[in-house]
Amino acid sequence: MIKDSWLFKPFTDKPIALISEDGEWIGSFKCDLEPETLKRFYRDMLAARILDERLVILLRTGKTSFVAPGAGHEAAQVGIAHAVKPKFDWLFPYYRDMGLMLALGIPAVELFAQAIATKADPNKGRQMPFHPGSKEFKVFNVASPIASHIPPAAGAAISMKLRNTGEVAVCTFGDGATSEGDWHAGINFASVQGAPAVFICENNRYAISVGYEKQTASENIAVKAQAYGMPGYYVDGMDVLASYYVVREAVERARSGHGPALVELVVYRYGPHSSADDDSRYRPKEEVELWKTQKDPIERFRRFLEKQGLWTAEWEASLREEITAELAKAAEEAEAAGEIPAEWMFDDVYAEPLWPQKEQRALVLEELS
Ligand SMILES: Cc1ncc(C[n+]2csc(CCOP(=O)(O)OP(=O)(O)O)c2C)c(N)n1
Ligand SMILES: [Mg+2]
Repeated sequence: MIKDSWLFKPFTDKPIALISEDGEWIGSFKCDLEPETLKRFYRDMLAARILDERLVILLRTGKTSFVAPGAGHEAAQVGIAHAVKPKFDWLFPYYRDMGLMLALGIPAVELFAQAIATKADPNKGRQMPFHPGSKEFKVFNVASPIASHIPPAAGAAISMKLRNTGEVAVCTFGDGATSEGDWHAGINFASVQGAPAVFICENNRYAISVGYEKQTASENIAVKAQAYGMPGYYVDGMDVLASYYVVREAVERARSGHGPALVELVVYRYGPHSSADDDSRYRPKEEVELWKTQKDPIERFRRFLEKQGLWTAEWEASLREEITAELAKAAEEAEAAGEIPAEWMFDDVYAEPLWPQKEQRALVLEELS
């Protein structure tokens, strides 16, 4: 199918934005989203922020051992979640994508249970915290080695093309990931094969303590797409509508046989890289403050909604209360599900357990009895 009426041009000099910093629509087309959908985006962004805070509480109270905060990435992640068909398209996320997974519809109880390894974790406690996955939602388990999920995403997309399924593989990663060999190999082959994949970089300008300029000499990430023969979109990832519309178009292109695209969403991470890191050692306090106080993605979208007559302080207060209660209940349920029994580690290794698993399982049970 040939379509020449795409909304966005690739390789722009400036990041694509649809809402100005003060909340005005600045797109060259009409925003076609229903008021309820716009309000849903806002709810999902707030929920992502509150989920982030609750996960830190789990760390501080000793219930989990690791967090990778996502605050500052909400507009990008909620935009992505709404641009795909949940439970139909495949998602290959990375560890900072809790808000994306929540907005996609993965129950909060499963995300909490994954972080604290209880029986409500569909992954049976086999992954480190912040590395969920969901068979039901077609979410590939988060892989710790940076960019190691890019070739599998490309492979899945190639399979989708060969089987003509109409699905799209959407793969997210950080700016640091784009300097890995796996990233180049996967992106290159997806493009050679014309596979229905969308590669999305949540560029927060740091790979732990390594700043963007020490990572790449490229003026931006999107421009790298040129070398692979696919479009690269440079987008303001603090703008939820720009994130949504550009990813939606990239997904539509891929689904309709136009091959993969690379989307760069420029964001900022408000917290440290993870609970194992002190970001004050490599980021100026003023830089963090500027992004927090002047570029907050939730605040920017709030201004937009207010101008549309879709936001009031009362609505915000009730929304916060509702989300906080929902997440508190989910966290309680996750904890109440109970610890994962140690012997579960031997399940699902082979269709039929071999003698070493049977023997080791018996030994573990004996040791714990
Ligand atoms: C192959 C590999 N090298 C190093 C690491 C250690 N590590 C974990 S996260 C990370 C930074 C990744 O940064 P980026 O891709 O920009 O994502 P961000 O955390 O900023 O969202 C590094 C180096 C790893 N997990 N895997
Ligand atoms: Mg980064």
